Amino acid sequence: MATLMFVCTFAERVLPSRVWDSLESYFYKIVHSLFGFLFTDVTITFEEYQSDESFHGRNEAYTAIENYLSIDSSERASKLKAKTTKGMRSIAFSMDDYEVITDEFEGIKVKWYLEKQLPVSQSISWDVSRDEGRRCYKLMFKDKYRSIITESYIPYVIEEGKKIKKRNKFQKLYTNCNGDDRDLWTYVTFQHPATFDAIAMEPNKKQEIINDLMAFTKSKEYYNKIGKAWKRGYLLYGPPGTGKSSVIAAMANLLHYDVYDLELTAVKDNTSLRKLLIDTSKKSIIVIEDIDCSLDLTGQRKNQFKEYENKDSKVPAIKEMAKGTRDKKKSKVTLSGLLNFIDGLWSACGEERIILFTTNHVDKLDPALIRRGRMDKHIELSYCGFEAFKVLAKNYLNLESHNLFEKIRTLLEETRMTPADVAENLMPKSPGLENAGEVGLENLILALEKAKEVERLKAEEALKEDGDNGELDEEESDEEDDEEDGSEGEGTSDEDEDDDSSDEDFLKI
Ligand SMILES: Nc1ncnc2c1ncn2[C@@H]1O[C@H](COP(=O)(O)OP(=O)(O)OP(=O)(O)O)[C@@H](O)[C@H]1O
Ligand SMILES: [Mg+2]
Repeated sequence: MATLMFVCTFAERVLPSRVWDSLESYFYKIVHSLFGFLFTDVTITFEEYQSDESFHGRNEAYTAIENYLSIDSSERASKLKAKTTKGMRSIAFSMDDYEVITDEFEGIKVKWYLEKQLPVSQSISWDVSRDEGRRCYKLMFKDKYRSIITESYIPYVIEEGKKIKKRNKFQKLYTNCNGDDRDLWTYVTFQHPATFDAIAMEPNKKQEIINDLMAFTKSKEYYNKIGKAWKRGYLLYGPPGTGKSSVIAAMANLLHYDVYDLELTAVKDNTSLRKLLIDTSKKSIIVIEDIDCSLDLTGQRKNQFKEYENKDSKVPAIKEMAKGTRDKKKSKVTLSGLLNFIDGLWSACGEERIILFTTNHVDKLDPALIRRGRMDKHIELSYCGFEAFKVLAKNYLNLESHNLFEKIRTLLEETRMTPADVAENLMPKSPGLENAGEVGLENLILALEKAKEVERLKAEEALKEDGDNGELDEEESDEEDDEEDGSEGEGTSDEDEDDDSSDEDFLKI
């Protein structure tokens, strides 16, 4: 035995690694077929790659098994492979080639063997430049357990493997703002801590969003049945600081989806937009923030109409042409390009995708852009109500109740404050403060009272302005009445013209 080991070690050192790999593969195959045969009668092979008319690519079952067997592999196998996970934050071990791991399921022992398959023509070769080879897992067990293994154990392994993959997968945050090449996505690890637990929102509304998202992820068959691409559009609207971006992050964290943050102004034209769309992966959220500011989409649509009018009247659209030259470097994405991006033929090329728009001014958007079916769910994020405040108090001060809560409830009903401002007021200003909870609540009360006072003064001012305008209107209508009655006498035609022009100026203003 010692001699054999010495020969092996010597051969490994002196032979080129590719050649040693080939010999090692043969050696293990012989040992495996000799000994494996003695203890098991059935072998099921899971190839790493599948290539037939139904599918070409990496076999998902293989990946799931790989993940499943990685659990405790550092204790169960003697030869291990190490790879980094979660954006280089940890190291995961898995069994190495030609290694055997024993597993147990409902008292039944099975063996998993990882075989590296070398291409036939190059099985024994001195050519060091040949391919690495493909792998397969071989599951071995006794024939009497055939049905339990195929019907229960294998589905269990695949399911567990998928769960592990989901846990280990690090999410990516993609952007198309990457210097000159704007048709490309680049990414960083997505590490936003927002969760739905931390989102301050009316609980029923929050639950409704969560249910909607979860139902979407499980609706592959339903979407197939109704003949729609498996995607869903959400429009998040509301004033600044009400949590739109935080909700996006919470959605991504809930679903473990990658996020594609699409900066429309950086997209050259509709072709580039389509290219970017095709390059997004499934299980992802495509976000266009502040859609009302992204492009003058409504304006471009109006301009198209203008060009059409001009064509009819044969008047060259000089102004449009001049504007076009000026805007050469700007994005040429049009509204129709964007509508195609959302639900044109190309939008169906990937599945399980969420498209999300945010805006502070929902009324400014073209109705075509946000009609139901395109943006399926419209979610308003608004000023902080009492229920939303309770979430923030719990998160920021660890308080679920307090005698100041009632006062805050009344103030929140009387004035408007965004969750961002409420959170800022609650946040302890110095660390380790003993009565941080009470101080935070008192801070908030002061801020709310101040906001209430500001709102009262503004309302008073607006009322006063309305009053002044009302008086002015009354005076004008009196004058008009007088003119109609002719009580002003017969003024000169010049005077009349002057009056007309000043009226026109006033209307323009
Ligand atoms: N509903 C909310 N729940 C929890 N925290 C919130 C909420 N709204 C705002 N915040 C806090 O305020 C900060 C700003 O919120 P966020 O960026 O999500 O607002 P926004 O609606 O996207 O604003 P904008 O329209 O300016 O982009 C967040 O970091 C978060 O801490
Ligand atoms: Mg935002």
